[in-house]
Amino acid sequence: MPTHESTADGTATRERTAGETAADGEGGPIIEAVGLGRDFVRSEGRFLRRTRRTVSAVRDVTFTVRPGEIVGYLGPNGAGKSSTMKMLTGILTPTSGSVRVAGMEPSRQRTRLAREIGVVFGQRTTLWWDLPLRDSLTLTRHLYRVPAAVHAERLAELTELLELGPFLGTPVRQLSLGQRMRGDLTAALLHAPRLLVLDEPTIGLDVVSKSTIREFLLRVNRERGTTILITTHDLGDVERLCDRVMVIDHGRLAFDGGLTELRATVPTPRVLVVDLVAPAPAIEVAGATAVRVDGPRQWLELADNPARVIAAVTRQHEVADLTLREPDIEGVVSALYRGGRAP
Ligand SMILES: Nc1ncnc2c1ncn2[C@@H]1O[C@H](COP(=O)(O)OP(=O)(O)OP(=O)(O)O)[C@@H](O)[C@H]1O
Repeated sequence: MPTHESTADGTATRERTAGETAADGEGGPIIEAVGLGRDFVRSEGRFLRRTRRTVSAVRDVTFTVRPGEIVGYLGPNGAGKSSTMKMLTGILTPTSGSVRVAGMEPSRQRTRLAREIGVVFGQRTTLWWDLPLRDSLTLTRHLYRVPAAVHAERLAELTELLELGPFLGTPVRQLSLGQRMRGDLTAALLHAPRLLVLDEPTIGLDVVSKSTIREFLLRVNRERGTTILITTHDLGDVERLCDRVMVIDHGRLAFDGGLTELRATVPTPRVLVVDLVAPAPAIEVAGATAVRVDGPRQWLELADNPARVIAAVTRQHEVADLTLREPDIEGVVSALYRGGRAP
């Protein structure tokens, strides 16, 4: 028996058919990957010496994403992020394991799945290059068969949130990168998908545009309950947005957990920044190593309790100011990439 259900904003209904499971947003995971793998066969060499080599872009990756989560999918270049995203959205078929998204098998139910997910690739646009942004957004209404009144209401809301008004009439080719990205996000959300898959959505943007997009995504997640899976090399995105990160390296999942856990996985020392009243040689105290000296300012990597180190420093030196810096996520992630697989 097909069942009816509402979309996130309760404005449309649809039928669930055979092939979709119940584990698609009603308490179950919205993404479920089990032993997922993808190999590519590459031809190498020339003419008669041509050989075929199999490259495993993704190997035995298992994870679930629950509705309402914002998950960062990180990894160095060539780690397998895009290949995974392509399998989740049905562009690529897995060569091993399985994946279900919103209860569907992406490569076999791609058209149907498209109604449940929104996809944005930072380096490409889904908008029509020569058309004014408004016309592109109207065309997506027809693609997803969104009723005109519902579409108009959503477009008005997104136009306000993303401040699209001044350039709705501008051809997409004339938009700045930040404006185009706001247009792409609108196009991806007009059909009120339950899952938003973002591949580098802030690439090349200035700090203000990045911040606008991050705050917007947080709002979409909070207010509509939209699940977000995001790949990014910008760790500012991760710190601002993600409850959880997955790190992929050489095709394998190297880490899956919260940011605090990620910091603990790769021990990166905290740093005490000491401003002395006057320049001095590197400070020598037990439990800390001076790693940088710049005039009166020194950076001490802590191996011991900061309170003990601070007490020792203030006993030996005249201190103008002290700041304790937690390891930034950038340092942690690059240590994780350098060190290969996490425990
Ligand atoms: N169509 C393809 N044919 C052959 N090899 C491929 C193909 N697509 C990806 N690969 C290989 O699979 C591996 C993973 O690539 P993928 O694009 O998934 O990495 P990525 O993590 O997205 O990298 P980046 O951060 O640079 O975008 C790489 O070694 C890549 O060369």
